[in-house]
Amino acid sequence: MNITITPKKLSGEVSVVSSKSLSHRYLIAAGLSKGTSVIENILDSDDLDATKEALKSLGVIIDGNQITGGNLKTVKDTIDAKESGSTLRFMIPIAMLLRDKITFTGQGRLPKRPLDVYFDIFKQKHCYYNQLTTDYLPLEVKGQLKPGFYQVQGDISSQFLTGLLFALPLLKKDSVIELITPLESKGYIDLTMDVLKSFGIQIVHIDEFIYIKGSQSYLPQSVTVEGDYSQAAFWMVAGLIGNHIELFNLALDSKQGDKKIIDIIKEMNGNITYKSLSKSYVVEPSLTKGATIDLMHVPDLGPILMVLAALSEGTTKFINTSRLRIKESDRLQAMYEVLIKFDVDMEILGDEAIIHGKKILKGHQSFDSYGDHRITMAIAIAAIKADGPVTILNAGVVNKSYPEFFKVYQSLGGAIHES
Ligand SMILES: O=C(O)C1=C[C@@H](OP(=O)(O)O)[C@@H](O)[C@H](O)C1
Ligand SMILES: C=C(OP(=O)(O)O)C(=O)O
Repeated sequence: MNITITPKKLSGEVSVVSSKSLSHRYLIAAGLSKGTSVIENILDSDDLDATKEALKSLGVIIDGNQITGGNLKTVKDTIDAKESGSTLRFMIPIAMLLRDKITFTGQGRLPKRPLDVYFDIFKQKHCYYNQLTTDYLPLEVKGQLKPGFYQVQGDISSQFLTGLLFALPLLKKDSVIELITPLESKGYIDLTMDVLKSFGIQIVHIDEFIYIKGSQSYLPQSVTVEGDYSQAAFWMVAGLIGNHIELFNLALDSKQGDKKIIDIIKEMNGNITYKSLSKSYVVEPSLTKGATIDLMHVPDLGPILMVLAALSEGTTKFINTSRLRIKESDRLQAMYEVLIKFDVDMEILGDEAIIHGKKILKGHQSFDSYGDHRITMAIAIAAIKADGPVTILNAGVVNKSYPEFFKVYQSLGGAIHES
């Protein structure tokens, strides 16, 4: 699917789509609980389909919003994580709670996204794994995961830690994880711990050590998935560079790390307020200004914040950008190519990216989606300020996390032509 956008300011109301990170976590925690959990508003997207299928392969019964788990067994010995890093990295240690050989496969860029952090651990613990090609996937693993002392790198992806935190409490004996490099994407670990706590799992995190008692049990819960701050960020930026946008379905007390978008927008002089009465965020068009933005803990905000920087007065410096290179695309390089094409002045200097803002972007062009949902959505929002139509090739990749993205875009007055 190719999408052509005729530049137009967006305005109106959005009920923000369900959180991807929370949907994965609630589904998995429910799948590990003995009994039936009810999870309302699970995100409906390709990544969540992958997690649901993975759980079913391990004996979890999923019937609409009812998840019956707690009886792990190998129903299917191949798990396709599609393009979802979360699914793959969360499910590997869970599959290794069993004793069977299970093969993980993946699509798009996933076979090239790193798994070395797990491989190092498996070597430490003498667990079987076998890469079937020179890529990371297909990958065979075979339990059993062992309790004990783990030394884990924290600065490649927090998803390895989340995967271990799901599985280790189910082993008979206690485990301790020592983070041997600083934890990045920390908010996602806080989110994991919060979900685990709500399902009755106790974990203690003190400095670089995480203590996990063995023989714990997940308890089934009834929960509702809240709206996604990472996705809301696209509409917030649309409001800042366009017209008044009001966002519903975002929890004010959310534990999502990407809630940081609110502080960043304010720091850039953006007008965003929370209305308690309607429980909504209101974003008004603003003359935003450049700032220094640290992406260490909020990598998913990178692409859309780079668009905001490109349309803000002055210079914005992004620091800690290198992990953007190991997502669904090399997001740093992709955004560089996209913004240069839009005629924005951007440079990458090691781990930093510098963007000099301007008022109007160069339109009458077509862009690759880079096979990446967040790059596609970032281009679509940037198109609001182009001086001519913008085409995005293969824009259907938004299905990974936000299948309704272009429908919402149109409902806000966006002029979209599909071909
Ligand atoms: O745990 C999660 O839900 C996620 C963690 C982040 O990955 P990293 O920890 O690899 O930065 C983020 O980019 C991803 O979209 C979702
Ligand atoms: C990186 C992402 O997801 P995942 O790692 O789960 O593929 C993302 O959604 O931007």
